[in-house]
Amino acid sequence: MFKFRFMIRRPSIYARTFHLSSFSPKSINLPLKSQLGSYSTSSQSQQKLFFRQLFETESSTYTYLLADFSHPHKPAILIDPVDVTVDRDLYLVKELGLKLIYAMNTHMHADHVTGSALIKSKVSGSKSIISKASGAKADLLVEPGDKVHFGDLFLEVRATPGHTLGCVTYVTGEGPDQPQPRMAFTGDALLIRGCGRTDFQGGSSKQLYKSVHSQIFTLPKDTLIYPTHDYQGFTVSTVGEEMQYNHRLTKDEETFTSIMETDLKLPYPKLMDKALRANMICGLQDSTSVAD
Ligand SMILES: N[C@@H](CCC(=O)N[C@@H](CSS)C(=O)NCC(=O)O)C(=O)O
Repeated sequence: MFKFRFMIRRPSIYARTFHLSSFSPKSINLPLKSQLGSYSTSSQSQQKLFFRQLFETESSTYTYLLADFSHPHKPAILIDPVDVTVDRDLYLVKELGLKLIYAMNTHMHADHVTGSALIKSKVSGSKSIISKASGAKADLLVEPGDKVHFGDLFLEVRATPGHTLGCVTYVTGEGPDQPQPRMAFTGDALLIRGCGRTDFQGGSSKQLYKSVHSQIFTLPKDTLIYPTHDYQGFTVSTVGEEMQYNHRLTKDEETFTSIMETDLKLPYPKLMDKALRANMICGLQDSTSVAD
């Protein structure tokens, strides 16, 4: 009988590890290599990963489903699930025979209600995850350097504050058994050719500039960028592409700050009040707590 094993330990680099188990290969299709550092041809480790990008149209949110498809129990995670598309996502999980273990958030969203609490109520044994710095409640509160394991694959946690104080980027692991190229789930810190706004929830344009340059632009250029939103229909980019073409983050810090603080003039998200209230407790809209 399959059993969850949550390993939260601090190895030598003071990072904690959230674990499950191991696997064997299965092939997926990969696009052609391009000059700006994009996709590699298939490698053993890439073939172990099942990956699907899912979209929620009202808030233009991407949810990501990742699984260790080769493990006998196919442990899976959802990154940034949305409440209104939870049933669709769970249908897919079930159809593919995956075992969902984590519903993870890159940050406390202001424009939609996270699906993580709903998922917990529908998938026995699944756990919600958000950063400790977000100030929100969840089963597991991750910190920079932590590793979140699903099978033999893992995501590392990088702090990328600036859009909100508690924003993190989840990056697929480094190593021979991990997917190549690496993949970065940047939340709203880095969007394709743009970035998250910095005008509420502890946002700071200076901090966002530093986060992206120090934590994302230092990744290999072929690292795939998967943001939580896109408002133009783009689906994926790379570190190399964004370093060259991002409309805001290619500028110097002063120009970036001026764009963010004076030029953007975005209206507040329509669902902001409802979303922030609910997302403090991972999307629950009653008084039940998700964590002790
Ligand atoms: N119109 C949408 C909200 C649009 C928005 O503000 N998006 C945020 C991310 S969700 S808080 C953002 O950072 N946008 C950056 C940009 O440049 O667009 C709604 O009403 O929900």
